[in-house]
Amino acid sequence: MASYNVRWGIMATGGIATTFVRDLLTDPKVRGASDVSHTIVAVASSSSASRAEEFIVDKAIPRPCAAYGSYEELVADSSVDVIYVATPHSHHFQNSMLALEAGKHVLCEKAFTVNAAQAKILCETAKKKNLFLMEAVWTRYFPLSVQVRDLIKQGAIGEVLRVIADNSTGDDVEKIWGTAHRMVNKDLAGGALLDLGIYSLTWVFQTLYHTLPVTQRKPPSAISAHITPYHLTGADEATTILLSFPTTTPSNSTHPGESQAVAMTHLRVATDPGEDNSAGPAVRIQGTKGEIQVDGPVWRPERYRVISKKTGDSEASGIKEVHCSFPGNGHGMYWEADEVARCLRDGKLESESMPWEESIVIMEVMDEARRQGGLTYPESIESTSYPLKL
Ligand SMILES: NC(=O)C1=CN([C@@H]2O[C@H](COP(=O)(O)OP(=O)(O)OC[C@H]3O[C@@H](n4cnc5c(N)ncnc54)[C@H](OP(=O)(O)O)[C@@H]3O)[C@@H](O)[C@H]2O)C=CC1
Ligand SMILES: O=C1OC[C@@H](O)[C@H](O)[C@H]1O
Repeated sequence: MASYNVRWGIMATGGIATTFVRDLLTDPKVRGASDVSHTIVAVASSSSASRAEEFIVDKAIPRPCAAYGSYEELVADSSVDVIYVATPHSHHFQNSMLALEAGKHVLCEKAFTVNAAQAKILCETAKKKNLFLMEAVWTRYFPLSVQVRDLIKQGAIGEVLRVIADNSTGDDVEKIWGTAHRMVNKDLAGGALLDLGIYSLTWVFQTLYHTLPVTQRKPPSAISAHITPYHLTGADEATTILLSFPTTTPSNSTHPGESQAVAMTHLRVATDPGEDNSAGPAVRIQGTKGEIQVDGPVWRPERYRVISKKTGDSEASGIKEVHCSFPGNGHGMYWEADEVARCLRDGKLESESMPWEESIVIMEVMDEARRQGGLTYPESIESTSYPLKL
């Protein structure tokens, strides 16, 4: 049977666009996907058409592939099915709206938008226009993430009562990021939370929230956050969020009916200051019957352990370690691209693994963390007006 082919338009030519395109160009068969395939039909750069052309040549994208010097031209191309939005956070709302209004499906990089209000408008627009829309939280589509979620759903570690997730890089911040880079630049909605903390929240949500049936998922009942601003720009260099989730504990249970989580991110200290997880796991998912530990980095983990609780004096606790590979030497972004293809093939507007509602709840958590920590961005990039020239 012929595979379902998706025709991609790439919006922006920066770092992640490069990584995504490499994965799109990897033969799907190496990862055992014979039902879908990908073609890159157009690339746009907001700088110039020659920059887009240079990107096509440099990444060896097969011809024909159009090179555009504006995002407007890209979304007007009738040969494009879906736009991959690979611009800074500040621009996600305007760029995704541009694509949706032009009738294109959208895969938009994380963090979805600057705030939840913008995310809601994107989802409403996609629904109204009958278009697919997804936040590109690629980690959710790794076989490792799917396995961990399945283990939790099967009850392998009992009821999950606490999750601790850290995504911290330990950078020499002034030297590496300065003031202009998108990591710390408030004009580009920079900062640790939106760029890196989103992964800590991803692990909290995909283990404590997403593993429940849709009708039983409840947003956190309490959020407490602390933010440390970067002295040169005011963007956050460190954010820690404590969350409480109501659980669906059966009435005969002795448990409190609440699960707790800690989501952390820091630019100056590292999850793993040494090598090979010398500091221990980046994610601990703690249940009544044991624990799952995921080694970092949390955005691209390769290894996890399932540790069953020691029940008696004579019994040893069981530890099972699992390694997950990236076929074809890929980065791992192809799994989310395959998901987009399958959703388009099946006429779905959203992905079950990263539903709109969950993206919005996570944005609401980040809004609340920023409110408590006093972190605001310039009015224009927090705005829900469209179109707006940024
Ligand atoms: N999933 C993942 O693993 C990763 C995701 N990301 C996410 O991808 C997005 C982009 O990050 P990354 O690729 O590292 O960023 P880069 O700075 O490398 O690239 C961003 C690109 O966006 C375009 N752009 C449009 N307007 C602006 C503007 N005002 N300022 C700067 N760039 C602009 C530019 O492309 P052009 O000139 O061609 O239009 C630029 O090259 C972010 O949302 C980030 O969080 C980033 C890294 C990893
Ligand atoms: O999404 C990301 O994952 C990898 C990090 O290096 C990067 O800063 C971030 O944007």
